[in-house]
Amino acid sequence: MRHAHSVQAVRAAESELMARLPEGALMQRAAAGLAAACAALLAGRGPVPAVRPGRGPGVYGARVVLLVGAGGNGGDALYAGARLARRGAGVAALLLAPGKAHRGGLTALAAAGGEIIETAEETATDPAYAAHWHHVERMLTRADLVVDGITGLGGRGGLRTGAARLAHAAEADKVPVVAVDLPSGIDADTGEVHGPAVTADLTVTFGTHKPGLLVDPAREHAGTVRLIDIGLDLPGPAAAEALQHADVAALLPRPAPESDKYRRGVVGICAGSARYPGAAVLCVHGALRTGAGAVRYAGPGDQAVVARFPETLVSSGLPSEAGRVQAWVVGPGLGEDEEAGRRVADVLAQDVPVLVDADGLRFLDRDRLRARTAPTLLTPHAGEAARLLGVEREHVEAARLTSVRRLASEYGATVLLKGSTTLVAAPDESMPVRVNATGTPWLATAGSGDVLSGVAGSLLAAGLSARDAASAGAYLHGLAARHAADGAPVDAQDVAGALPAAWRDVKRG
Ligand SMILES: NC(=O)C1=CN([C@@H]2O[C@H](COP(=O)(O)OP(=O)(O)OC[C@H]3O[C@@H](n4cnc5c(N)ncnc54)[C@H](O)[C@@H]3O)[C@@H](O)[C@H]2O)[C@@H](O)CC1
Ligand SMILES: Nc1ncnc2c1ncn2[C@@H]1O[C@H](COP(=O)(O)OP(=O)(O)O)[C@@H](O)[C@H]1O
Ligand SMILES: [K+]
Repeated sequence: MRHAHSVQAVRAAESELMARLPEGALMQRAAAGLAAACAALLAGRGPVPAVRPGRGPGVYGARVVLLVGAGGNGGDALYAGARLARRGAGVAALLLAPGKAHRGGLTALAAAGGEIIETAEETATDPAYAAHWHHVERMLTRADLVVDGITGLGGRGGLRTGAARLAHAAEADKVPVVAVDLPSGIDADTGEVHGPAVTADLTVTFGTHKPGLLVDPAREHAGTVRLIDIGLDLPGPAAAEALQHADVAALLPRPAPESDKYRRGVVGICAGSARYPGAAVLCVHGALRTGAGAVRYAGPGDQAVVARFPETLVSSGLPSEAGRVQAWVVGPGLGEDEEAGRRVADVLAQDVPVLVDADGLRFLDRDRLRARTAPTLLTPHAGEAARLLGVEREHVEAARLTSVRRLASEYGATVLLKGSTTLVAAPDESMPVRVNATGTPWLATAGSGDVLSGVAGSLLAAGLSARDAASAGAYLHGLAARHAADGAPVDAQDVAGALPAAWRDVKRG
């Protein structure tokens, strides 16, 4: 499991540890890890090539530029820069807040032979400094590596004009950028980005991940993330967490020798309509490939479903008349008419776990949902989430973590928010939000969400909690898309077809 903690939790753990260590020891640990990651990148062992024509791999002779802000983040960059300078790199530090730059770090860099260049933020728009800014921009475009130490945990809002200009100079020329702790300009706690922000190739983060390193849009700024252990003890619950193979393998059901189809879990599916019969087929496909003992289908797509999947138990009446199930999925392709609404209400009236997706989300009554005793799982994409919250879609996309938490709390349900990073929030706010990292943009294809609801519904029927079914389901679904795509486009049926490969992959570890 990867854990991400809030700024407040990291700060508390830092002060607790600092009280027991000699002054500056923690920053030295951070700087040592940062310098080692920079050295590996310069040696050609990083996520991006950092060897320019005419220079061999390694630290010796490399040109490194540090962007240094007002706080401890700049301190880390300066101490790491000193370490690189001692190994023969040409290191220059651009101080954006010269009066506030970390004193000890400056002394260390100067002693190691590094160059210190005052480049005060407030001179960025002063014509008297135009030549200076031009000069430092050129330095950046010629560097082998740029280290972003502008802001870390104390950063507020986006980059200011001068910092944004420097970051842009490096990025425009494809100079590798290593962010210290987090890319400056992102919001560490929410993954939101309010203004210009550094886009790094590698982020070296200390002690724990931060939610912003896992959640879009900030995540896109972080590049590859490397976690450095600096000895922090973070006792409280994480703000966010990401499952990995071993976690999912432990959650996936495995039939016991005595299992029969009922014990493995029967999932009911109420999806599809005369207009969208395909949604029914895709949802059933997802459920069958995720280990349900049996699938009962109830709805107008019964003939299409049984033609494709003869093992399905089909009926065309109301879901409550279809027979016993351990969980229901309702909504994909159901349509918007009265009949669809009647089916959703019929499913939600049953005292078993229910997953509501797509069109089903049109018919939710908050109070009735909150009154349900069996778990409810809602699986909206950003547009559907926006409608449920009464905000614009762009707002949900910009504030995914806040939005999914708000939905879970307002509807008293577990919520899986789909998209570039899939998030799962439980109504209990003390539970970390789960972030799924297995997806691929190839999943953004019609019908792949229908497959996901079948997958998660099947896991609900097998007895997983709504939170586990949603997060393990999203994990398998994303991984299946990767297996199916392998660099090329996929359709939703390919994703369903690759579920067994994803399952085996997870179980192999
Ligand atoms: N406290 C410690 O012992 C450790 C701290 N570490 C580093 O220290 C960082 C935290 O240090 P700080 O608390 O000093 O925080 P920052 O380094 O983020 O600096 C905060 C300061 O930057 C300025 N600032 C805020 N937003 C800005 C913006 N948008 N543009 C320009 N300037 C802005 C403000 O003056 C603020 O006081 C961590 O992220 C980590 O890199 C590590 O060395 C590990 C140990
Ligand atoms: N950019 C993206 N990167 C990764 N996954 C994505 C991206 N966009 C969409 N997805 C995933 O693709 C699936 C699409 O589901 P959905 O929007 O319900 O589509 P549909 O209704 O056509 O089935 C979801 O699992 C979602 O998380
Ligand atoms: K930074």
